[in-house]
Amino acid sequence: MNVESLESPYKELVKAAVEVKDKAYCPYSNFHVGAAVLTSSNQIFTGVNVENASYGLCVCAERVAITNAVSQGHRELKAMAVCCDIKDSFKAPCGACRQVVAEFNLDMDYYMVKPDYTSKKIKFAELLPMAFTPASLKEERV
Ligand SMILES: O=c1ccn([C@H]2C[C@H](O)[C@@H](CO)O2)c(=O)[nH]1
Ligand SMILES: [Zn+2]
Repeated sequence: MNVESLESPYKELVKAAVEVKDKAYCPYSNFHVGAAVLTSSNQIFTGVNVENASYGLCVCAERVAITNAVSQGHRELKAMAVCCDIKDSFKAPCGACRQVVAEFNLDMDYYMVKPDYTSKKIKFAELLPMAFTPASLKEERV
């Protein structure tokens, strides 16, 4: 999908993901990722991947964007757009980020975005079948 064919605020969401990507702190991988999350109040919060010399501490852009939104009081997240450096294919998030998205909204619209601003939208639940969510903890136990 071409970015100009998208309606607001999804157009702005996709653009935000592409543009914030340049702020990634990724001296070890040189793999830039930008994420933008859309709240139910149509506000956009962004994030980038932030790496560390202690490699295991690297944090993905998706989790930084969600953490930004939540820490500003926004827990209802309805869509997300993520862009990385890969030129010719749409990339889906890592397993850790899938679980963090599922904590807030398994039904969200997820836009995978290429650096040329083209995007592909999927329903997030497709990426995490049989998810373990907050509802799981409310089910009857032995
Ligand atoms: O979906 C992804 C996959 C990877 N990364 C980051 C983590 C690390 O900094 C770099 C290479 O894995 O890209 C993300 O931010 N999001
Ligand atoms: Zn991740």
